[in-house]
Amino acid sequence: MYNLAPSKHNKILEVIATIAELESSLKPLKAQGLKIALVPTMGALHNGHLSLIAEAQKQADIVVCSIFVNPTQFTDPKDLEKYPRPLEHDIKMLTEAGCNFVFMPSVKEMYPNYPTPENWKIDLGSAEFVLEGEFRKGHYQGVTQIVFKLFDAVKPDTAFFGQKDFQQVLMIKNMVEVLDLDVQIVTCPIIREDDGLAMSSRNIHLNKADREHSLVLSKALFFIEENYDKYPLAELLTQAKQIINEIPGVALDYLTIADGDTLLPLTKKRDQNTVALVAAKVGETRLIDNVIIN
Ligand SMILES: Nc1ncnc2c1ncn2[C@@H]1O[C@H](COP(=O)(O)OP(=O)(O)OP(=O)(O)O)[C@@H](O)[C@H]1O
Ligand SMILES: CC(C)(CO)[C@@H](O)C(=O)[O-]
Ligand code: BAL
Repeated sequence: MYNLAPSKHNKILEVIATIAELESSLKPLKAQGLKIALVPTMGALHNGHLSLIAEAQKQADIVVCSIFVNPTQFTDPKDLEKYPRPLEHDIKMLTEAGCNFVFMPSVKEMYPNYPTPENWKIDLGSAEFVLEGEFRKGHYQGVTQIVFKLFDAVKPDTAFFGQKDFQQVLMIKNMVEVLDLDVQIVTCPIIREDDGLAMSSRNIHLNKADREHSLVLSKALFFIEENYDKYPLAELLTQAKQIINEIPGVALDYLTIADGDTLLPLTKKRDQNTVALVAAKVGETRLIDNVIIN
């Protein structure tokens, strides 16, 4: 049934809801020596997600996409409640993309005792507590908890994540190292709308005015990128923050030029491992974005 050309073989997506079913479907494929890729998502799929699927298809034989809105990583109950869940649309997109499996478990499947919290606390390093970790306390424990469970269920050779969630990739790589997991983490570039806005499932919440205002995030990041050699660090940040603060309805959480590993603000310019990251509320919707400077 399967051959070694992933995007060419079975076009019919298999929808799986339980870990047991997933394990029994993947077992014979693994026994044939086929390489398994996992693309974890929370659904409401867009071209950013599809770019991860496409890269996974290039690098592996079988692609499993998971769709699970993970409650333990949400720090705002309203955000969880209104998170988009267009399941039919997602299944259509994955079918058209030639994805092999979609794993869509229930909350009970992933957390049998939910809402009683499970024991999960790992050392993700000090970068856990800055930026997103500061504004969404406990977020990365929730992210790593579910990603660990997904790794355990799928046992993929490789797993694909987007650079849009820069800090998330760092945290997942730290988890892989700390727990000595046998999975390769691949980071894929940010896919943007034509006008620069980073694609994101939450963009769906933006009304017309918010959508226009949201452009200021990528605009500020591109300003930093383009003028990195021109101005001192403090001046770059002041000007980029001004670009954002001029726009009504945009409330900045942070804008920083940071070390790509510690995520601490640079005190001096250098020519490697530098990333500019931003988070802001646009209307009622919180968005993040980043640009790797060098
Ligand atoms: N624009 C994008 N380009 C590349 N990868 C992306 C993009 N948007 C999301 N991803 C990646 O897709 C994976 C699943 O993300 P997720 O389902 O949370 O979507 P999302 O668009 O980031 O949604 P949101 O941030 O609103 O929760 C993550 O690894 C994420 O980094
Ligand atoms: C990695 C992830 C699927 C874990 O829930 C989520 O944080 C996301 O979609 O980026
Ligand atoms: N894309 C990151 C998942 C989250 O914001 O919870």
